[in-house]
Amino acid sequence: MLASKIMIVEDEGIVAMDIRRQLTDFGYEVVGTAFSGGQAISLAHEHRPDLVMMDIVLKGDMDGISAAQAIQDALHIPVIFLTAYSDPATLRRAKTTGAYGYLIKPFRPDELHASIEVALYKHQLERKLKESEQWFGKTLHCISDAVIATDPEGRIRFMNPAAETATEQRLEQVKNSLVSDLITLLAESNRDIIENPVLKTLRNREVTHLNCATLLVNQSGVEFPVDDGAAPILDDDGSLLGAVLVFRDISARRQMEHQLRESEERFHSAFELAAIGMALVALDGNFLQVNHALCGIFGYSRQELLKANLQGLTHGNQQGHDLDRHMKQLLADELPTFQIEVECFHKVVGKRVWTMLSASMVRDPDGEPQYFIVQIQNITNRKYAEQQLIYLANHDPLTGLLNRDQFHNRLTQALSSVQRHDTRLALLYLDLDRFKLINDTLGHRLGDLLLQAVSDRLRSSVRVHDLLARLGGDEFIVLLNDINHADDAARIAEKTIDLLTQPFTLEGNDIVVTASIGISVYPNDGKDSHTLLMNADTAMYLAKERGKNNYQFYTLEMTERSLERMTIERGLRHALAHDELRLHYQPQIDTGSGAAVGAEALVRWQHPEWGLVYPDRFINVAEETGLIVPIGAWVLRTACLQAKAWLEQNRPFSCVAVNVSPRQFIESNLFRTIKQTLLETGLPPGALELEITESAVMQDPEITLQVLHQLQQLGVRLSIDDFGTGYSSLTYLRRFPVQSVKIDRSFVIDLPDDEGSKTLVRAIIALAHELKLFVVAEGVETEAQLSFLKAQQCDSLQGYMFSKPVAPEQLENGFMAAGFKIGQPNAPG
Ligand SMILES: Nc1nc2c(ncn2[C@@H]2O[C@@H]3COP(=O)(O)O[C@H]4[C@@H](O)[C@H](n5cnc6c(=O)[nH]c(N)nc65)O[C@@H]4COP(=O)(O)O[C@H]3[C@H]2O)c(=O)[nH]1
Repeated sequence: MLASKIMIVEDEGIVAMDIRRQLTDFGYEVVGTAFSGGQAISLAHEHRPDLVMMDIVLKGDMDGISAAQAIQDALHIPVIFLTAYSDPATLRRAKTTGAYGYLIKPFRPDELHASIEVALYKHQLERKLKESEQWFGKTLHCISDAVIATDPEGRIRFMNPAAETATEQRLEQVKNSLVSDLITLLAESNRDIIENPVLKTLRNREVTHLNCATLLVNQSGVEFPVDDGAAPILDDDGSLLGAVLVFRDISARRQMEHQLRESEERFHSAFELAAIGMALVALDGNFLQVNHALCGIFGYSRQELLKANLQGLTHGNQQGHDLDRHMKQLLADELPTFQIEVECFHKVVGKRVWTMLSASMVRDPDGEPQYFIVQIQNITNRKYAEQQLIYLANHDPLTGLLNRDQFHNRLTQALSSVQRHDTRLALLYLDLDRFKLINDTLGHRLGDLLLQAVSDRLRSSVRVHDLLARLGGDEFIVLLNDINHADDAARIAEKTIDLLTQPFTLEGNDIVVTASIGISVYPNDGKDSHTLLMNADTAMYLAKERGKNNYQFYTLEMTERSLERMTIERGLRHALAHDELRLHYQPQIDTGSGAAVGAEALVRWQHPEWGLVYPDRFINVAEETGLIVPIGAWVLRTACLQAKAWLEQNRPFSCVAVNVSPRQFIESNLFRTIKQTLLETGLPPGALELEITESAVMQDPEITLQVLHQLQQLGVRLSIDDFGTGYSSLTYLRRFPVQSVKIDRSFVIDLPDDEGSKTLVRAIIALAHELKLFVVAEGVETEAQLSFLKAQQCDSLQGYMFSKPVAPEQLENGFMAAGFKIGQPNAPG
């Protein structure tokens, strides 16, 4: 510990030395000795001693008391006076300087020592007290709470600046006045005066709180809400020194609380009454708060949800992972907010809820994450509607199979996959045979039911990774993915044809359908979806041509055929415009008389390069392209003119038969054309027979029936061509106003050896006669056929046996001129 520094002021040199010696002996450090008042002041400034030993009587102008006063004022250094005099006046003066000791010379060393120690200790205590007072004073000065201290009677002793501001009074003005006069306290609820807590505290010597909401009214009449209370000030032995009143103006806090409450209420009602689901979610995903709408979305009660976890409601699928990822990004402050579609579980097992989920993060003022605010909207209906729209856009509404557009897309995808993996795929283009007929005879409703039933069967026949689509009408397509060999496609086509051949029972009707299937295989028959589809379609047409109810592969030959079809189409247009068409006639022989009774007009095309072209090569193309309508009109006109000429020439002839194609019924005003032609050519209607195929009649039976009745009224004869090859026309036959039927060549060809043909021909003739119809057999080539037909009383005959179709002049010069009779088979032809 450092020795205390002491300065000596003594004008007697020997005395000063003696004191110095004693002080040094006591262990003090003597930092200086002054001999006058002035010197004492400057040395004190210089050495800053802990204590000054000051002689009162000094030489010079300034005595020790004045010097001590100056040192005290400037440096607050304690002073012990040394004097030989102790008169009361000097002592009084010395006392006013706040002296720390007073030693009367001569003094004993122990007196000196004790005085110094007491003075140093006292000074140290005073300094600490001062420091502490200063510290408290500053603290009270700074705090925002108002502090008023009173004596035991409640008189004001102290007020800090906050109290001065609140009461609008300065301490000097109110010091010693009663605190209860300075402020009045009122109960906020009823404005009754409340006893000042200081008074109660002084009475009870204990802390008194303001128990109710309290208003403080100052002397100016200003009032504001306050809180806190009073506490007693007790000294160490517990005696009451006074009380301290502490209060604060809580108007601002009240307002903030009010605003906060309002804002909380607003938030709460917005949260609770929101039409969409809302939740506060803890950082670990647990629900902290959920609203009514959210419970409704998931079917859980509030209590159940509050025990649940947001992630637990989502599927562990990609959306669930996305949600997790986004929540983590929110937490890491990498996203301000997010919105995603999430599929969630409902309380009802198996039920799913589609939601639009948006979330943001709530952070405290330091940016620390607190919780998530999550908004959840039920978009299940929208999602289903979207899915429904997508489904409708991609599927055929009748059968639920893929539609044409979607099939195209899926085929394109499948193609890119097989191209990558260098594998094969096949398309089966399936068209129901004679579906239109079924539709027309049984009605569209049953037609639709049949298409649905066919779809179901097809569905059951394809493998899971194959695709099935309905392209429209009765056309279906099957994509066989990843086949090893074209034979696989053939096997499936065969199986499909067999499958469809089993009768369908729809509303009590047993319906048998067959199908024609065209097959194209990637990569041989095309590399893109368009070509593959087109080629499968072409192959399907080949299957139709080859008798229906079979499948055909696409071949190069087919492409050539379609090219030829186009050439023929172009050529036919040219032929019509450049008069290249011709009519040949084949006579029809009356079985009884053996005389020619009529002739069938058959069209030929005299092509400049190809020579004479037969109808087998171009009639189908004319039919498909619609060119049959103008060609048919030309045939009709030419045949009528020819027949009229023969009639006028009195040739052995009563009737010309003209073929009418199905398309002529549908697309042209057949009745008007015929009536007009008869008028223009002058041929009597009875000399014209129209040959209509069964299939033409059956395409649209109601319209056909109407036209046929008109034609009958006109007097034109009507005949059903190719009879026996059609679907089930017997019922219609009775209703149609036809005069004759023509037995198809395919039945005559096997006569009389084939039992089946014999039975059929016999039945047709008997049935036709029963219905009072005239029967013509075509394709008679042999004597045996002739005698069988004669025996069955077939009315009329046509065939190479009598004459091939020939040009009119040839017929006139040969057959007609010869006056052919049965029994003269080698008539010219
Ligand atoms: N093997 C054999 N064939 C015989 C015999 N007798 C007749 N034919 C052939 O059988 C066909 C009969 O005509 P279709 O059944 O009406 O069949 C016709 C008809 O459906 C159609 N056709 C011909 N001309 C016209 C026409 O002007 N308009 C329409 N719409 N179709 C026509 O073309 C088909 C074929 O006509 P064509 O080639 O002239 O062939 C004719 C004829 O030459 C025979 O004893 N043996």
